[in-house]
Amino acid sequence: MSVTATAEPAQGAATAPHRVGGGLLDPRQLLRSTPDALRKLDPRTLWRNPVMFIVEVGAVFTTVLAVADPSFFAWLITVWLWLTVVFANLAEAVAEGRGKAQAATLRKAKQETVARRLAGWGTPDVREEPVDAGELRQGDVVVVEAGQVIPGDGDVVEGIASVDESAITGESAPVIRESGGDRSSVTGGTKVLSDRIVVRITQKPGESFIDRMISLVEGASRQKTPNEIALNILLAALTIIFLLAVATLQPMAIFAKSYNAAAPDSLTINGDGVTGIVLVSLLVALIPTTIGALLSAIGIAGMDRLVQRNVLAMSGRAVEAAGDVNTLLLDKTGTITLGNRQASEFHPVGGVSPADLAEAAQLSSLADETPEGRSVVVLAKTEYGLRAREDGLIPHAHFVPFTAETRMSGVDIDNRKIRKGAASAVTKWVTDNGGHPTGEVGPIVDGISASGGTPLVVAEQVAGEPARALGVIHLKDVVKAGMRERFDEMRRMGIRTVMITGDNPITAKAIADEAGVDDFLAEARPEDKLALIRAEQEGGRLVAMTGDGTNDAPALAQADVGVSMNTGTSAAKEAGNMVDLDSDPTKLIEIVEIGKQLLITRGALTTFSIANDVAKYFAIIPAMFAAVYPSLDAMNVMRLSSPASAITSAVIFNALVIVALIPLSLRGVRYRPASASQLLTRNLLLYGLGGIVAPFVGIKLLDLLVVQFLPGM
Ligand SMILES: Nc1ncnc2c1ncn2[C@@H]1O[C@H](COP(=O)(O)OP(=O)(O)OP(=O)(O)O)[C@@H](O)[C@H]1O
Ligand SMILES: [K+]
Ligand SMILES: [Mg+2]
Repeated sequence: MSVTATAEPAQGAATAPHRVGGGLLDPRQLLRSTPDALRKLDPRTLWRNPVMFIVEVGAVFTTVLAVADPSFFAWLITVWLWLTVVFANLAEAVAEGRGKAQAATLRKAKQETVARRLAGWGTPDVREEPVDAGELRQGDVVVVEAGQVIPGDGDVVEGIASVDESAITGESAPVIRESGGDRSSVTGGTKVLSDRIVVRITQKPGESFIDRMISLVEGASRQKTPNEIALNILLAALTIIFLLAVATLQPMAIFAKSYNAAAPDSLTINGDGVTGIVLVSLLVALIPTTIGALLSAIGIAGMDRLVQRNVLAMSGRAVEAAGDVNTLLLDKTGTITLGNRQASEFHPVGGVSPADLAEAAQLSSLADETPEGRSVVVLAKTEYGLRAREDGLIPHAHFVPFTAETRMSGVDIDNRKIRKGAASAVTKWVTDNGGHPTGEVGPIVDGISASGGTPLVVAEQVAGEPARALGVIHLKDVVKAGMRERFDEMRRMGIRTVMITGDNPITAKAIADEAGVDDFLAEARPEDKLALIRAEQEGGRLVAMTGDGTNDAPALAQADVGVSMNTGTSAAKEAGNMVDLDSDPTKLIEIVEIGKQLLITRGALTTFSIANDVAKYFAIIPAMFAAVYPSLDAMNVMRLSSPASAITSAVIFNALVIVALIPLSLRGVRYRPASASQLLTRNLLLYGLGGIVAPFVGIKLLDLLVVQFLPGM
């Protein structure tokens, strides 16, 4: 993999609106989480963390020994062994605790509301009936007006409104929700600020978005990822190896004594038999307790960092996958461009008057609830003074809605059919209905496309006559600022960006060039997106994509990382494994960075933990056995005061290093694009070498303190 990063403590992360105090490790936070940490001592919970479970078993064992044969040393070690387990639990509890405040805010949004259900929606006699929000079923249709709380999750089927979503996003600026387009989904518990919308409920009772958010930020639904399980197995294996190594020490000591009767019993301290306690201490010092203690907190903190950026990850696995993504698929409209494709001009052809084209275009758009359709109606009205007619006013009108599959929309009125849509689709419709495409259309379409605009060809057929093109509508769109820089950054991370669009290849190329993506796929239908993702995955690559439309749902489900926009349709939100509450498609870039940061943090702390244990080996063993095996004295570089002090210092250091690393595991090491070898060198230097040096310094200092302040060591 060419993608990498430098590892360094991160700077202050973006603070989320809900967060109380962005402080990294407030001592009060430790105190507040202590009860949870103590609850986690329950072996039924702790066994899931094999390394810490062994430490707990060891602590129980030394407690029994200390009770049976009390000594200051025995109790000192016992207390610090218990503290080791508590500190590990504390790391996890603090990580979990950070979501609690947000969960409390969300619960407040979950107030009971009365819904205004519309019985018989879609029929001439619609009746409004009040029901409890809790009684709403999937498919129910409700009306919500300014000042009212939306009673459940759903899609807007009629109208447009500004909505206050601060309850879930923490963002106070109102957002627009409208029917038809890709901004149609609304969340129960948010509030309509202006106008009136009709919403079709999509949520199952008791499974609201807010409910899912609560369990997510509380970590209630967190499952270990396959990577975490694998690492846990590795740590457990290391633990067993050390367990066996330590168990053989005692026979060795006896063996040595039988040869050298003068040797003092190394495992006796101040005349007390403390063999058991020494062996447990040694074991705990040598097994990978640091990473064992912090592993879970690192995972939770990764999810939490996403929440802080208003991204809800439905699985930890998705967060990890984000760190390894190779290909990024981005929609054109609304992701790379501002997405407000507005009709800006009518270009008539074949002697049709501009007003006639505008009239036909407007007629075909009266029931077109997409933003594009509405903008056509508006343009016809402002430029040609055409009245926007209610569809009820046109008798016998049969509207053909837009679909991504047909790439057309239109209307049939009596003996007249009007269609508008992608040039290729409408041209085909014209030929299929006996017409001949005119040579005038092509250059106009290409001209609009080359400028990055979307051309919509308008055509009509009057019964008995061949179909003919009337002209072209120019839909304008603008590439968002700063896109090129972001894609350059992705390239440095080794990620290929591919833009996907339903638009024609010329428009696609114009926008792709302007935005600076690596590749593009034009005239893509939903199944083409899916096929593209499958092809990438078959090549062994991990694919991330953002999407908002219902037609994106299959692709979102297939992608390794599928980020759906909170504004998008409910189907899209169901299909993906992440939801971006800010509906900012470029957020994917941050998501990838957070994923990488998670993987790097875990790698760095695993390196540190194992290096640490190796160093402890050299610190303790010579001190303990110097008397039995005088030859070991050459290795006794640390010159610790006494075996008792060496062991005590090692156990205390081992426990304190966990607390010291809680802040780093919560905020993660900083991610910065860099080459693979740079990253490896840096990480080995910082966390490998650091991990070796730290125990020598730490244990030596503790040894001096122990001898100074604790009597008889
Ligand atoms: N309301 C509409 N009526 C008729 N044709 C439309 C309408 N909206 C879009 N089209 C045509 O259908 C094509 C596909 O649009 P669609 O919205 O499916 O694209 P997409 O897959 O969402 O990709 P993107 O929107 O990112 O370009 C457009 O390029 C346009 O030519
Ligand atoms: K250890
Ligand atoms: Mg679209």
